[in-house]
Amino acid sequence: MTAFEEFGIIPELSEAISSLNWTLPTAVQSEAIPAILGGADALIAAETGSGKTGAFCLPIAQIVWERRKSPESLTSSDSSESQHAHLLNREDRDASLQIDKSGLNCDARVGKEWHGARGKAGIHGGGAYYYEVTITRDGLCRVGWATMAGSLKIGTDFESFGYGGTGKKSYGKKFDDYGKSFTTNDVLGCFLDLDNLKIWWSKNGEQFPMAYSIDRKFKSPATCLFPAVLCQNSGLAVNFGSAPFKYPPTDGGRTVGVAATPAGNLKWWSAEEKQSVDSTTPLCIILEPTRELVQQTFQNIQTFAGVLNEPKIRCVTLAAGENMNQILRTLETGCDIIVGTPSRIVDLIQTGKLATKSLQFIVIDEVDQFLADKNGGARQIDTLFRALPLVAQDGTRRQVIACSATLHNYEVARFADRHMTFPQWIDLKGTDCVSSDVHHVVCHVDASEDKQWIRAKYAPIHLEDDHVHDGDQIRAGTNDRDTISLGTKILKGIYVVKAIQALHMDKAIIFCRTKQQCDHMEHFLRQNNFTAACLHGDRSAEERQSSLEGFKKGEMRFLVCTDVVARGLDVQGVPFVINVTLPDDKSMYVHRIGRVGRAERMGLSISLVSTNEEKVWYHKCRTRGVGCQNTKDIGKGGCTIWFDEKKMLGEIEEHLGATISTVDSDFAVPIDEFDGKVIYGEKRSGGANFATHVLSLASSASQLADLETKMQLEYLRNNRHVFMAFNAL
Ligand SMILES: Nc1ncnc2c1ncn2[C@@H]1O[C@H](COP(=O)(O)OP(=O)(O)OP(=O)(O)O)[C@@H](O)[C@H]1O
Repeated sequence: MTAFEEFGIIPELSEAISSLNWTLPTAVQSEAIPAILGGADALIAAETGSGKTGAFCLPIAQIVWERRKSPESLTSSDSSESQHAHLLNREDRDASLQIDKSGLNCDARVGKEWHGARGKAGIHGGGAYYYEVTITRDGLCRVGWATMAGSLKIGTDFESFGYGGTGKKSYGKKFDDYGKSFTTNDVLGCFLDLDNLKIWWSKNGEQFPMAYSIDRKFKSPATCLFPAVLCQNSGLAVNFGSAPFKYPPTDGGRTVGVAATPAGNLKWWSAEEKQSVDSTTPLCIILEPTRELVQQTFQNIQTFAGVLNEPKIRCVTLAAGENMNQILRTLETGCDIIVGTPSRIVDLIQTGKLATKSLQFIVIDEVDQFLADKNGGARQIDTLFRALPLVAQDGTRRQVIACSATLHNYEVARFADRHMTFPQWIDLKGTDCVSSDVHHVVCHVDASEDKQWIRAKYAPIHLEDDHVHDGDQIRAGTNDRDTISLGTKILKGIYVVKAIQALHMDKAIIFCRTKQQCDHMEHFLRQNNFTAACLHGDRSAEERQSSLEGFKKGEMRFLVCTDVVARGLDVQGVPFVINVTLPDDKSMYVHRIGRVGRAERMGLSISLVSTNEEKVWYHKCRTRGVGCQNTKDIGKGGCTIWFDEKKMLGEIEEHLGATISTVDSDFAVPIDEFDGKVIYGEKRSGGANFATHVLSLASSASQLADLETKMQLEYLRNNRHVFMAFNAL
């Protein structure tokens, strides 16, 4: 058994796991995999590089395969097919309620505690429905209906309705006398009439009057009712119509219900709905913020899904820049998992080209980024959730999984409230934090002190500035604000090259503030005879892909980019990150520096922080900077601000609850201050370190052994008379 199997992963996936050289699940995987397999909505917060992608890709590949494999989700005209949805849902129950293999018998042995479960199939639209419950073991119990948002303790909120053994009906925590009490072997009938909006019950065939007149909202798929049972030290057997009912419901001689089967049983789905159940529409959508992450996650899920056969799992990517005709052809032939960006997915759903009726999972990776984007991202997520069913065609509840290294904010909590059902927090460290495999330092850049930039400005090779000072009077040698701001930009270029040389960087990701600065930095690095590629939103899809591949293969030493790749990007063994400027958003700092220190390899991030304010672009114009030359301050209708980087550093430190170490411009990083000898880009502590460790502890260990011997001898000496007396007996 592999370590992953202990967490519920099927042996069929072992081959794929070994191909990645994963021997043990990471901490977040150990928690998230069983939760997702168990059917929970999950909020996964764990540090960068901790394996969150695998934490959702592995269980999703498995569940999608299992569901496609099981007859439940296959298209069939056989009416018995729908019966599979008519079981109690093991994934939607209190932990101590046992549900047997048939999915129709349940039992709770714990006294004084209620344990409930919902059925797998929710009912919406119209028609009248009936199911039966036989009491198999006496104790306390309640039977009835509940929405997905309702409590499993039915009758204790406004989303569920119950009828209990003591002869009481319950709704909204109000318990009123109703019908008769019941006990072992009694058979209860549970009625729901969506045409006339009423609920009532029967005992051993005797129907009681209407118990509740219900709201119209229960007709809607989003708020529909599921059969629900609740036990306290009791046992129940449910019959959702797969066996003949003991007391087939009649209404003046007619079978109650819109779709009675020849056997007199009731079906759950209307004919129209049943026809549209199929195996060609996706079961899972995974949302990623960028094309690069779409590709990366797609490869991850393909690695797992690719080893599963009969049926084969079909995965598709949906992001801007892809061939639409080809995508549409693939969607027509059928797919199981879609990995894409929200804009493309929303577009296809709204134009009716992507059907969502079978959807059972939504994963939102980097969810906080979408929610923070008030213009596009948050709106798209809302639109998407409005378009997606709460309950899939086969009655399975939609499962929502959201993750990020920076999940702790109000928007995420609000999102969870609105779109998730009792989400389980998989939160290993509590707040946004930096992996212990990432060392991060700051180098202060003071252009009023370090005047090297003046010579550089007039030399043929220097970092081209962003032209915000083109209209300003620059007087080299003075310390006026505009001059020092310009000097900072040039000096930072000098420091980047110094850092590369001092730390012998053969590979690094370099973050700049704007696309224009990235272009300038790429050019500057090339002028210094370094290989460099650039990745930002203005580069074409092909160019971005080739830059990333070139960097991954080691053909390019440096990848210069904007925050477009600050999140999620996983390139193995990158040792260094350089922040030419700090990001505007403090959580982005965590993501940027998290591009190193991944998969147990050590990494170092260096941030160049100006001690003086720097004038920078801040485009609020309609073109978002394209062709913009308005260098006036934003307060005067322009597109620039004065960026106080020292203040930003303070905010980041406060956010992380730590002071970030400082290095001088010689970039002599105080490695000993961290944890001794590390090689950035390599795994922490190799054999050599263990050897040193053993040697340094050897003398203490030997002293301890001597003390132990002395103590034992002393004990024997002191207790000699006791031992002698004992031997004499
Ligand atoms: N169980 C494991 N054993 C060894 N390596 C693993 C394991 N799980 C994941 N990894 C590796 O760790 C690296 C980081 O994983 P992943 O990209 O999922 O991190 P993440 O938590 O999503 O990070 P981020 O927050 O930056 O997106 C990847 O290279 C991945 O292959």
